[in-house]
Amino acid sequence: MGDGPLYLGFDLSTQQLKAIVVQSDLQVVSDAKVDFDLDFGSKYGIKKGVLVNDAEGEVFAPVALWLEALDLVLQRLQAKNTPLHRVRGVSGSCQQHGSVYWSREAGELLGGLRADASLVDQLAEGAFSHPYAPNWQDHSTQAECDQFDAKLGSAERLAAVTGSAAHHRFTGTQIMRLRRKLPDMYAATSRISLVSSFLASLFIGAVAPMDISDVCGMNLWDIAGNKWSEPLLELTAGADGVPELHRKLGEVRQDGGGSVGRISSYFTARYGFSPECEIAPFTGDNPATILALPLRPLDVIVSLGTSTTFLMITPIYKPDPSYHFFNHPTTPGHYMFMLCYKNGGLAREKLRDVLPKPDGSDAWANFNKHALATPPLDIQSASDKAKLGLYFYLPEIVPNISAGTWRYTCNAADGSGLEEAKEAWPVETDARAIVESQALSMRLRSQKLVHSPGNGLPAQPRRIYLVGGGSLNPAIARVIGDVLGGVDGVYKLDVGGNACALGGAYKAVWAFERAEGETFDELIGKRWKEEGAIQKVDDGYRDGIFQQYGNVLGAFEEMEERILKVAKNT
Ligand SMILES: Nc1ncnc2c1ncn2[C@@H]1O[C@H](COP(=O)(O)OP(=O)(O)O)[C@@H](O)[C@H]1O
Ligand SMILES: O=C(CO)[C@@H](O)[C@H](O)COP(=O)(O)O
Repeated sequence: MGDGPLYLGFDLSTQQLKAIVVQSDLQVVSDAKVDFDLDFGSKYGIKKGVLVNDAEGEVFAPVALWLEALDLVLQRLQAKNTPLHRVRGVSGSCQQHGSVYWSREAGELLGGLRADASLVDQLAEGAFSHPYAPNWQDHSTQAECDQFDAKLGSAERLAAVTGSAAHHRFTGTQIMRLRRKLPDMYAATSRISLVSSFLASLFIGAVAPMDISDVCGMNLWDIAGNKWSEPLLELTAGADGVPELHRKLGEVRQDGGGSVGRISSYFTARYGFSPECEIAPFTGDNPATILALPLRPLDVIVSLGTSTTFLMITPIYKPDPSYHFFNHPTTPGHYMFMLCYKNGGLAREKLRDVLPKPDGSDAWANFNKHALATPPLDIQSASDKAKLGLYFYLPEIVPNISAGTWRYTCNAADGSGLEEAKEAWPVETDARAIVESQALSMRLRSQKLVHSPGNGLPAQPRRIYLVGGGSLNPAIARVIGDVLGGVDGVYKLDVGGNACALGGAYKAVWAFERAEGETFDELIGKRWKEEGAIQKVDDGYRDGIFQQYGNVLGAFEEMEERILKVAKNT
């Protein structure tokens, strides 16, 4: 190993805290992770990283758990002899929308951290006005969402201003509800951080500003106006509460690069970081994912983590209530388009676990066997109807449908004759149908953003990159390629499960090594080598099969609309 500067990227997601260290040439030199359930499950009583209060639809994570996880992941990096003294810059990515509530003592406690005691021992008791951070899976805020959608006139208008219609998990609705439910806690809060600015705060020993991309996950930031939306702050905090809420949120950092501060002496003394090491703004896990490789327009990332997300970049701001627009995390004037599904990895796992357990060590073997053995839409012969399903074990985001499972059939040629299936089909068929259903939803909602890649081909993505835990699964890759196409193929990142941490590390490289005016894409584009970074896992577009799915896209939309009428989240 040489002696050049290193860059450390974090990913504080739902179920894990991951860390990855890269060199200036982007080569990975070390990584480590903490798995919340495995490492701290019994201590905090969490499952899949979170606690739930079903009666109110609340989902939340203990902030103390994250403090412990940060010390542990750094110990694990040390145990691997990672030369932390060479780390010049740190950045990272964190689950979006979650909020952390700092007490009035927070500034002093953060600034005075001693190296002879842990973060949890020094901060958990006194630094927070609320011990929990609402999680993105929370669905307790329908009443607040209705008011957000109404405030500017319509959901369309709210999406035009903030990039998204009102969503349960978006931080504005969460703050509004907590202010009503826990007024004393709200009054005792000096600052509110997103999970990304919370983690950056620990590193600089002071409350860090929010990031220009992650702030778009709040329903409070006026994207075109580049400022907090006064009417939405007023809705959240009441007419008299706007200045107070403004103070709690702080100013938003405009530059995705550069430094928000030097590393706190806690980390230099305890882990051997250099006192010269600087912290770049941390961002959301989805914005960081688009930084894990040089992404071009028409390229798509499908992130198969706990949530499933579909990401594209575009210079054109075209918001709509059914999806999200965020500021690009590094490039002003560019945007990230996102679809987010709650019923991603955990829903697929539920279905997998209904199937008989496979003999070998691959828990997904049976699921994959059936997903691949079932033909598209389970059309075995010309007279067969196409099978479509929705598998929502949790209330879904898009469409806003409550938990439930629905199975429909329609004519394969044109989607006509849509009706509820007369009887449930075998669970083996569900293995393919759930992945098809997730991919059909992405195809339906992204069709306006793609165009023909040329040669008379139908509109579709150019490349599809798979990241997140599920990117390891070849059957899922195949079905995604069948439904979404991808004329240049489907690829997985070699560090598939670590993509957002890697995006965080690349962000730190750019933040501290950029020349005057050099964009992220210019810098990373020069250093990134495709070989060793990605692997082609499927051909993507298949003439005929792609059209088969196109034939039923209208029926899929109609199925969602019918179900929405009877099972809308309330
Ligand atoms: N071989 C596999 N096939 C399908 N899904 C997988 C596979 N391995 C892991 N997963 C899924 O990946 C999910 C975790 O993804 P990851 O990106 O690590 O999570 P996080 O959302 O915490 O960032 C798990 O819920 C699991 O269902
Ligand atoms: O809510 C969203 C995006 O809007 C989620 O994508 C979260 O950002 C959590 O992601 P993972 O834990 O699945 O990585």
